[in-house]
Amino acid sequence: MIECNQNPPLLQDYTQLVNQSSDRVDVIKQHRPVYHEPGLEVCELPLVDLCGLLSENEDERVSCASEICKASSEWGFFQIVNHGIELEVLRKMRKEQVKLFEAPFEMKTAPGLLDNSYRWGNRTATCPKQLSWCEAFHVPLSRISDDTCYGEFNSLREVMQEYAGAMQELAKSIARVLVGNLAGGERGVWEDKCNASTCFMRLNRYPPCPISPEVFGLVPHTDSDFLTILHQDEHVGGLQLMKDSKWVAVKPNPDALVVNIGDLFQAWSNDVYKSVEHKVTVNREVERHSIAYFLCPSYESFIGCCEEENSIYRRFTFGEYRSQIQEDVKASGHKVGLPRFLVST
Ligand SMILES: O=C(O)CCC(=O)C(=O)O
Ligand SMILES: [Fe+2]
Repeated sequence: MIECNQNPPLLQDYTQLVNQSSDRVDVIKQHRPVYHEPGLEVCELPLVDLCGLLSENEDERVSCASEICKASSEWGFFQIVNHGIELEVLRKMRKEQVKLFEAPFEMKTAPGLLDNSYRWGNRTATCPKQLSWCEAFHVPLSRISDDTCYGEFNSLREVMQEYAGAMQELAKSIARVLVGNLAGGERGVWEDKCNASTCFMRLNRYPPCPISPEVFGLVPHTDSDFLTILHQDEHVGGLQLMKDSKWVAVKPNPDALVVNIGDLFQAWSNDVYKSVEHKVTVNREVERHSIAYFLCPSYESFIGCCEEENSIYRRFTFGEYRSQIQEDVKASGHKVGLPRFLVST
């Protein structure tokens, strides 16, 4: 594969942003050959062995469920092992992902590929700190059985379907635990909101970045879904999350998947579960890959709160939530998210 035309024009976008930015001199002066964030703590996320959920022993089931709920409210993040997804499926999916991103830039932008979901950088960035040094396919799962989505990447189709199906089951079993833990969780109705065609999958690649650390791989954000299952790079770290008002780096664990709570679960649980801000940093030498599975409802679904009285947030549909985010990002470059839906505003 020809290396030189594989990457999207991120440096070009960056240069344009630097030229139009008022902090131009500072940004250029900051270039350093090696960068270590001073005092950055590296953490291991709470580890949950999902074997417990299937145990015949009730105490073990209860204890596993309570570990999930505790981590969701204290960290908003945890990692899972014995999650039931075959290693072979994870390995095949990663292989196809690498192959896809190794293709020339023109092929990745070809009309129709994965529902035209290829994107890079950040179209709405107005300064270098808003640029994400990342290329990604953000794929609506309603389209993944469609032949026209795959162009020349035939072998991707089967793997993608297998991976998405397995993630769907896993995401729902974790969601069921989180719903069951809170009084008022109308389980049946809730389960109907999310299905195989309302969810999304995001394939991310963070190319080596010659100007690291001036830009993020992915700018700080919370996820706008119920929950996310992340298959992060087995070895190359970069994910950081907010813990006790400080950024901490997540140590990669090749045997585990990472789960994080999204905004919709925070709203539904009336702030019991936390949708925590996270970001990705890039490095100069090596690329990094990750795949995120987003458990989302249909756009017309109402995200009510499990406590009908005393709800912090007003009822809203997922469609409304997404439109508000798009509007805010267009106006200010930033997602506001849940604070827009507080009852008191
Ligand atoms: O690449 C990662 O580790 C995180 C990706 C992520 O946060 C996202 O796609 O929303
Ligand atoms: Fe995220």
